[in-house]
Amino acid sequence: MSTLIEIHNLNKKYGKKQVLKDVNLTLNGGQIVGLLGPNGSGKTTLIKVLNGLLKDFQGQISIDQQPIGIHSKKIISYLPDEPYFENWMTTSDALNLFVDMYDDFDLNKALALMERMDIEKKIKIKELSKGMKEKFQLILVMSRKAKIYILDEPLGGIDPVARELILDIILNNYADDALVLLSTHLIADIEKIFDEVIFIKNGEIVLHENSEDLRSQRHASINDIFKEEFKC
Ligand SMILES: Nc1ncnc2c1ncn2[C@@H]1O[C@H](COP(=O)(O)OP(=O)(O)OP(=O)(O)O)[C@@H](O)[C@H]1O
Repeated sequence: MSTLIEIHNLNKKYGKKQVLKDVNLTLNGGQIVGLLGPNGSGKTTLIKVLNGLLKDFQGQISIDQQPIGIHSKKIISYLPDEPYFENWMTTSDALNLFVDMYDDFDLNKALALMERMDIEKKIKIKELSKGMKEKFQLILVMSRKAKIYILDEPLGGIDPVARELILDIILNNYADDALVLLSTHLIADIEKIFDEVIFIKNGEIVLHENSEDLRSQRHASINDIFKEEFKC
């Protein structure tokens, strides 16, 4: 599978505070990668850098063999950690916005997923609960036929029963050669879908492994390995 994200010696500071330290990573298509780390470890910062939202970093990054820019914005479907809808918008306004913004957006797929998730077509987004908003936003993001999906905490406010459905949506809506990079704290719920995992600690990558290999080497679940690695 082709390399879709390549990062060399990435460093990022906020003021004097170093939040990403010498990050080196190569991520290939055709897999789901879990980006795991405690609060404040740098997951969202890394995700924002990859999405071109933070530009003041040191190091080299190529996305699909090109620097971050117009091409990377076109091929990355991004779920931010906070919903970004305007208050006045209805679900159908948001669908129209995605139709206008993204050539690769599949409206019929989004409508089918909304029906499956019981989200109305013309409801004001501000009238949706937090979890429903998150589901709706994930539906929009996964209804694009992107090369890379970057999902920042996709399960945050979602109830345990709906989590299975969300995992199913993620698993069944990316092309075979696409890359899904996903940050989460709910490791036990989601680890079964990871092909690879990355542990990030104080801005440094301390582990990047195939999940199956890691489980069999350590005879433990990713959740238990994570707890051991990060225990206080
Ligand atoms: N805008 C900002 N200005 C200054 N410092 C920031 C800013 N955003 C994040 N930080 C700091 O950068 C570090 C990494 O934060 P980041 O949000 O990337 O962590 P995270 O791993 O995503 O955390 P969480 O799991 O809590 O979402 C933290 O110490 C945080 O306080």
